[in-house]
Amino acid sequence: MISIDVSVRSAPYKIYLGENILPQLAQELKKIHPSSALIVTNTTVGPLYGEKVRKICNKGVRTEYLELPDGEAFKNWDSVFMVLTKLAEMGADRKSVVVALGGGVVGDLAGFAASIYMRGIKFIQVPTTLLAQVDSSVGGKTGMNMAAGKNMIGSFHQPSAVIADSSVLKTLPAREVSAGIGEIIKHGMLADADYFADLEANMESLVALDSGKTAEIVAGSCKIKSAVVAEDEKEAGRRACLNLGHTFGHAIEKLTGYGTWLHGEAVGCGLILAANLSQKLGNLTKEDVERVRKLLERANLPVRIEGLSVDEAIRAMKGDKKSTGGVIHFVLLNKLGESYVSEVPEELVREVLVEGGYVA
Ligand SMILES: NC(=O)c1ccc[n+]([C@@H]2O[C@H](COP(=O)([O-])OP(=O)(O)OC[C@H]3O[C@@H](n4cnc5c(N)ncnc54)[C@H](O)[C@@H]3O)[C@@H](O)[C@H]2O)c1
Ligand SMILES: O=C(O)C(=O)C[C@@H](O)[C@H](O)[C@H](O)COP(=O)(O)O
Ligand SMILES: [Zn+2]
Repeated sequence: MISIDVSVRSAPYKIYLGENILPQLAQELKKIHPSSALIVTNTTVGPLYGEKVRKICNKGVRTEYLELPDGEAFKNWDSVFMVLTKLAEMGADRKSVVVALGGGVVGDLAGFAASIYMRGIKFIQVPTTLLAQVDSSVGGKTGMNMAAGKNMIGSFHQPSAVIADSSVLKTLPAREVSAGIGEIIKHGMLADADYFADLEANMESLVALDSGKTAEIVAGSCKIKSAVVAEDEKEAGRRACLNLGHTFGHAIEKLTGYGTWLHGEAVGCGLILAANLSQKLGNLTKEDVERVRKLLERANLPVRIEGLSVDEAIRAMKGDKKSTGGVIHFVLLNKLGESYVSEVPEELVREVLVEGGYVA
């Protein structure tokens, strides 16, 4: 097992990575010494790993269990309220802890509920998708969707620990593995050209989840994200770069209906659009854009979306959290491994969308 420090000022914590490390949860609970625990999972992950995690928790603390409906379409207030209701019914108090067992949807929902129950109780992330292990479980962004847009309601609430057991990835469908790779490629593009090149050298091993290389890559992504979050916990500046590809991606998720495109797929498509935009601005070379496209394709991620309306996409992107006064801000690249945030003339955005398959 290895550990990575997330040195946020509010409350530093560790990410634990390794195979068969779920028992580490017992150690983390011992440190917190909670009055009770609630495991929040969903109807897919619960039957696979719920009992195992419950046994680990139950040894040290009275533990209750809740399964939410599965899917991005359920990342909403009803699910958050189910968690809050369960906490109240089990008599959870300020010393109780929430254990989020699942992918990014469960992590975001359970973390958000923990952040508002009695004005905030502790939570531990036990991420079970590749995407959650490299991205969503780290950094303390929690929340839920609205019809108006992705993650429109939420909070910053750091977990007390992240326990990412690679053995649970064995049951993950291939499409979900690819979605996770979308965020991994994002990390290379925004912060680390060497990491990007390492992905180019090892993409097939990653797609197959070959153990040694995958562990190295997961740790690499966690380090990149942790460093950015430690520098800017609440997205006052630098952290916005972790949103590379998301201005486009969140619009795709919203316009196609939550869950139709997986988050990581929409981000992958957003990465190529962001790369094209960066090329139009004279920063990225054509060759670099091709490197991004090839890497996404090797990860079995879609690089085009046909038929969405340019006007609707622009409208959706104006509702992005990085927009101010109706002006959209994009994360762009100076070069591979170096990102910045800027407004962009709308005409250029429209051009990129049309070239990417949108309808004018
Ligand atoms: N908070 C953040 O910083 C952050 C970062 C990235 C993404 N997100 C959010 O995360 C969500 C996407 O997360 P995701 O890709 O993990 O999707 P997800 O949580 O929907 O999980 C994907 C699917 O895999 C299933 N699953 C999970 N673990 C499994 C396992 N081990 N074996 C078999 N099936 C398993 C789930 O039940 C689900 O059907 C989006 O809502 C996105 O907005 C948040
Ligand atoms: O941690 C961050 O910061 C990110 O932007 C990571 C993203 O991968 C993630 O999808 C995040 O939830 C997007 O945040 P949002 O503020 O754009 O909703
Ligand atoms: Zn994301």
